[in-house]
Amino acid sequence: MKREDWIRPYFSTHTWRFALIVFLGLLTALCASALMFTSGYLISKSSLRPENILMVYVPVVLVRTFGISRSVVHYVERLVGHDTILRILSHMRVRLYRLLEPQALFIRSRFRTGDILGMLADDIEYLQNIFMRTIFPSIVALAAYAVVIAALGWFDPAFALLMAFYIALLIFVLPALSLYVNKSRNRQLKQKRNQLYQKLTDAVLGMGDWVISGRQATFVNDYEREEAEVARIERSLSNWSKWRTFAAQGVVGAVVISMIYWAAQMFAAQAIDATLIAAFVLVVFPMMEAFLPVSDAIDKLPQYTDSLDRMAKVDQGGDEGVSKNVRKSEGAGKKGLTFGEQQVSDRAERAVDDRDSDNRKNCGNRDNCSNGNSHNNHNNLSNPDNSSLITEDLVTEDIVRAARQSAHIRIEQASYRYDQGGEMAVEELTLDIPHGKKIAVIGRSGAGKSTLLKLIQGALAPTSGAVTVNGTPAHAYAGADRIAAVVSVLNQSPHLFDTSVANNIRLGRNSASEEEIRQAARQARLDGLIESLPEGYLTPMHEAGQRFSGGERQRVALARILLQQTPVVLLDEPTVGLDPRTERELLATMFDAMADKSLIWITHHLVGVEQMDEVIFMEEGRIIMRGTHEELMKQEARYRRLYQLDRPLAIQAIEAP
Ligand SMILES: Nc1ncnc2c1ncn2[C@@H]1O[C@H](COP(=O)(O)OP(=O)(O)OP(=O)(O)O)[C@@H](O)[C@H]1O
Repeated sequence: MKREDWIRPYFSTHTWRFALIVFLGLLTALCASALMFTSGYLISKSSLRPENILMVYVPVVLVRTFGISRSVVHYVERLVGHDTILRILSHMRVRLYRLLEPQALFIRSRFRTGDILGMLADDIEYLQNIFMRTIFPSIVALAAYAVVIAALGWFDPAFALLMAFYIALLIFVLPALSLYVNKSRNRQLKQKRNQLYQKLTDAVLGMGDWVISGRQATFVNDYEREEAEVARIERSLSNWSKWRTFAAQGVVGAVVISMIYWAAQMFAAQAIDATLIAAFVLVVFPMMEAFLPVSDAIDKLPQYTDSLDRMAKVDQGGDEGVSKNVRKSEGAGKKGLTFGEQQVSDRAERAVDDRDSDNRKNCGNRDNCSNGNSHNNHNNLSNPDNSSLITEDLVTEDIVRAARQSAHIRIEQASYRYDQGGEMAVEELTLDIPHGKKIAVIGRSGAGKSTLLKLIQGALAPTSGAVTVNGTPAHAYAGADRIAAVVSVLNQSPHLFDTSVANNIRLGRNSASEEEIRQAARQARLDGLIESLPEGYLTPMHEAGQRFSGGERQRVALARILLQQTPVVLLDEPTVGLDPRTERELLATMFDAMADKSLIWITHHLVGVEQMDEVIFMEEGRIIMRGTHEELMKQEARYRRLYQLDRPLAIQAIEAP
């Protein structure tokens, strides 16, 4: 996506509103000028003896009319402006969320928390300012420029030229100079602020470790030094802004003096009445108000560019999704849905709107994306667009319905590399996982286990080879946003949301009845604990979350998954950090509750692998040992050793003859 795509589409979707805002802005400036003009005339006329009362009475009425209309028009302009901008802003936030959400699996490796906070807080705000502080004021200033010069030209073309020169200083020369002087400072300021966000979030996430290492002071000093640097840039910008204001006011002074001189000359030449001298001079002030903000508006351009660049990086690829998204501008949020419903609704909308761009994004940073369909399961497409178009159409309702009943996963010669030209994270992997089969995947850190899970989940498309569910590529399910119907994941630290225990379980299936939630909790052997809580299933999680142990939290997540009713469950080291007894109990519950499902279980421990149909051992992206537990115990000395090492001493002692 190009950076302009965060701005340009809104021009076509809000053309009339934008035109209305500019028109009202210009009308406000004209009403203010007319107010000053009639006031100047009225004051002068009242000081002389008017020929008749109407000569004063009419200007009095006009002063009131312009005074009131200026305020009313200005108010309406603000109203329409803010309404439009808030609509755009809300759409931008939803859009950013939708771009980030499909990348949730990679979010930690691709973005820093500070970057995401910066994008959500600062960047979107800057984009909002592009319209409010830069585009609208600049267009109004240009329109006012044309009106002023045309009006003065009607009286005196030579003087109109002089005024054109003065105003050009304000709306062209000073902004250009300011942009030139401040360009690097503004950019630096934005980047330093982003760095501060990153540093702060990093420090907050690692606060415990800072304290343990006794180096809080180092961090605080470091942070304060960078903060002082930001303050220094802000000061230099503010100093420049003072000088610029001084210069601009100097130009305004020159305009006023020129206007007095010209009006006096016009009066001397009897071209205008004496009462119009003050009128012409006073009109300068409101008109200048339309021209003065331009410098400040243009000054901010480097900050916008930086924000646009960062937002554009979120979604490289998939540019046509943008205009589609914008057309749905008032999409999310207005339906007043509950938490769960909103998520489901968002997913459904996104499934329709964003799948092109999401698919393309999944493929975007790869050297090529593998694609398969029922005719050609090993088709490597170097063109990601083709990939998304073909895969998207593959996943029909019938296919998903069939996969929910029975999912046969086939991994055929699948390889994947994250970076072009880099090492393969998994290489020529072949696995057959018919419905109900249970596999344990073991291997050292970096062996490629998580990559394998991401391939099965369809979050990654293989660089070569194929990963299919019932013959359809897994990433096609993910691209069509239907993978959650087939595959669920239980990882090391599932997040418990700050809502009731029941809602946390309900996350598995929004439409689940209370009885189904209870049933899932029973299967996860959690019912006794929940019923002992003060408000049972309605107990808020922020309280219960603290009360729940690691094993119990995993059981909540297990209940969620049971509710999700997927035929395939990926277990990504769900027992890490639990004591051996809790680990065994949790594994027993899991295997019992998921007896009819396919399980792909990543584990560093060999405890419980006896219950698996196949154990595979990965190293450097390849499978180096595979078989049932019994086979490996018989044939592989290394496996035997690892198994013995991994068994708690107490169990070994009991088993010893
Ligand atoms: N997002 C990424 N970008 C680039 N390389 C990656 C990324 N994720 C993983 N890798 C690399 O791919 C290889 C396999 O990583 P993977 O996470 O699949 O291993 P793993 O066996 O799951 O490790 P662990 O047990 O530590 O989670 C590693 O060399 C890793 O550095």
